[in-house]
Amino acid sequence: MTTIPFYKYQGAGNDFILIDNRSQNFNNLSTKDIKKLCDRRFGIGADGLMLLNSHADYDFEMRYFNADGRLGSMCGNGGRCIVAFAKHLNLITMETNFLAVDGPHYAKISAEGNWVDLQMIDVEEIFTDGAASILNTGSPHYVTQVTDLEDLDVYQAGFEIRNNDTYRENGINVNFIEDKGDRFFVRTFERGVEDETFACGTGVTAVAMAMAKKNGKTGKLSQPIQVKGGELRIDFNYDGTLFSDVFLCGPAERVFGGSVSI
Ligand SMILES: N[C@@H](CCC[C@H](N)C(=O)O)C(=O)O
Repeated sequence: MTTIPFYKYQGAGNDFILIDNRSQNFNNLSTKDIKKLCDRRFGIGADGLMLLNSHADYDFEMRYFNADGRLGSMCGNGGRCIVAFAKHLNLITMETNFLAVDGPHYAKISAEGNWVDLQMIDVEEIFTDGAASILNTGSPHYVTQVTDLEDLDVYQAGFEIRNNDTYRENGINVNFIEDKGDRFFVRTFERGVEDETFACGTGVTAVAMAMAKKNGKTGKLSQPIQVKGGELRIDFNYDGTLFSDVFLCGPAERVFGGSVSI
C-alpha cells in the first residue's frame, strides 16, 4: 500500500488532484489508480490529476492525467492550478517558466496568490467542420455556437459529437457558446472526463480565437468568458493569421489537502 499526500485545487470549478512528485515516489501510479483517485464516489474526486515533477531546465514539469486515468493533452486550468501549487511549495515566487506536454509555459501570479495568468501556445490553424471551428490550443477543440445554452443537454450533444465517426478514435473536447453581448457563455464536454466540466481552459481559449476570427476582430484583444464555475478571460494578439501572446487568466484556489492510501 502507498500513502500519497495530495492537495485539491480548482480553477473556475475545473478541479484537480495535485501531487508533489519531486521525490519521484509516485512515478508508478497506474491508470486504474488515477481513475479511482479522481472518482467522485470511490476516491477524492476530480476532473484530472497532476504530478509536479522536477526538471533540470525549468522550475518544474507538469504531468497531466484526465479523470479516466490516461495521460491528457494540455490542461489550461490545470496549468493555472499547478502554478498556484508550485507557489504554495515555495518552488516559485510570482512568476514561473515550466514545462508541459505542449512545451514551455510562462505564468504570473497575482499579489493575493489566487489568480494566475498562464501563457498558452500560439495558434495559426483553424479548420471547419460544417459551422463549427476546429483548433488545437494544446488540446483539440470543437467550437460551435448555439442559442439557449442554459437549457442545452451538453452531455448528450457533446457525447454525440465526441463519439461521431470523425472524432471517435482520437476524441475531441466539445465547446458550446452563446454570445451574451459583453461576454461569451461557454459549456464544455471534456474528452477524458467524458462529461461536462464546470470550465475548460484550453476550451475557452479556443472559443476566444475561433470567435475573433469569425467576427473579423484583429489586434490586441481581451475576451471575458462566463463558464459554469465562474469567470475567465483570454488576452491575445491576432494579426489575421496568427494568435500570439495568448494568456488564459483566472482563479486558481487550494480547496483542501490530505493523504490517501492506494
Ligand atoms: N480541462 C482542461 C482540458 C484538459 C485536457 C482534455 N480533457 C484532453 O485531454 O483532451 C483545460 O482546462 O484545458
